[in-house]
Amino acid sequence: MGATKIWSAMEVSEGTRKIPSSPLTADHSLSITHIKPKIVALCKDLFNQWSNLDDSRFSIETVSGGITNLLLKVSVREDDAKDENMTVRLYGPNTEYVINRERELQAIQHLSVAGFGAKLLGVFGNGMVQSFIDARTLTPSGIPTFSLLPNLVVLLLYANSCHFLVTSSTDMKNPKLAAEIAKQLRKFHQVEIPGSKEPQVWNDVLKFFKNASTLQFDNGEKKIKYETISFQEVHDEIIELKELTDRLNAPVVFAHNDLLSGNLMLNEDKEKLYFIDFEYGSYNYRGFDIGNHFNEYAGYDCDYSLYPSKDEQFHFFRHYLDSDQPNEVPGKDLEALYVETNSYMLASHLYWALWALIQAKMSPIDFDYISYFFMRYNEYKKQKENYFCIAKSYLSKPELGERFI
Ligand SMILES: Nc1ncnc2c1ncn2[C@@H]1O[C@H](COP(=O)(O)OP(=O)(O)OP(=O)(O)O)[C@@H](O)[C@H]1O
Repeated sequence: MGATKIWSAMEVSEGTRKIPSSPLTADHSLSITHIKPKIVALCKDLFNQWSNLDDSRFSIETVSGGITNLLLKVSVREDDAKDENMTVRLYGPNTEYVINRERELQAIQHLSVAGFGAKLLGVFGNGMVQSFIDARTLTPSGIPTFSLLPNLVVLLLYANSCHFLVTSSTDMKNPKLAAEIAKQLRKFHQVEIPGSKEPQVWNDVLKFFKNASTLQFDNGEKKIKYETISFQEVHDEIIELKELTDRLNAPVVFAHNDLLSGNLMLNEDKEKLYFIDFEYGSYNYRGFDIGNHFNEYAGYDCDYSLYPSKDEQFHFFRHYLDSDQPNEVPGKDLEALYVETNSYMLASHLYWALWALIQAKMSPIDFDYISYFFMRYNEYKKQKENYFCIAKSYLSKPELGERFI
């Protein structure tokens, strides 16, 4: 799929603001020195006001190599000597196998108008330009973050403050942050994105399954590990879980689908939490988004012992369901959301496990994606019995009546 095709086929706008577009591309694999002239040319093509600016007014640094993309920070010194900062995102090669760029762009435009994420400034052949968010990225649970604190003042403020943003850490499990994430997630779920409202998780899982189960590997070690996977077993698991979750009749919302700590940013001064990176956003089951977020408590080391306890989950649910009166949320609503979230949490393991197999073949990034498949799939198998049991017992309650038949 050529990204250029997407941009030329779509009229890109944010509210009433038309977004500039350029057919130019920049090669993701170039060094920062070699990529700079391409990025400068791109910015000049996109933004007329800079077309005659000397190249020396542009400075470029890498923000993140990301697992998926290359993200650059571009600063432009305009005549008034004030820097204009933005990010340039270059899509990683082959990411179209797991990301629907058209869907992403459609979502960004509407989410940005609703106040979520960075502003969309421009689109080009293989990426996009967005506003630079001046904030810190949250960290997964369990990472001691005191070393990340800019100074001791934050700590002292923490002792006296009841503001959620002045916290001892950027740990997303921190109760004040968890409450704010829950509140913002509810608002995110209320944004209307035009187009099909069909929940995507099973479409995506089955599409990933089809691709993941027919891969060919030349590399010895990858091939050996890949051939130990029983795709019949994986398929049976998908069908069994789909049948169970279908019975929950879970609400469908526009979901972020990848709410890990790296996609949450916090500006303490402005007391603002940002959700970023809508690459995987789609209409989906509400419980999938929440369960997927809880899985991310495990962090980059996949330490699933950090998965939130029932009390921690209830704290999150209270703020999700009613951020004004979290303590008034009825127990039955908490129980229902607990069942929904933890059933779809299992689906999140299957989704990312299969995603990883496709990445193992398609991604140029040197990461052991096959081991990641096993980590997610084994965790699925470990948790399955318990949460199937909880869901089945919940579904068998007579007071639920017709709804769950
Ligand atoms: N608009 C922005 N302004 C400032 N920093 C940003 C912005 N967007 C992303 N970042 C920073 O870059 C990091 C990576 O961004 P992002 O998750 O969007 O990239 P990615 O390539 O999709 O990464 P991954 O595939 O690992 O999720 C974020 O964790 C955040 O720290």
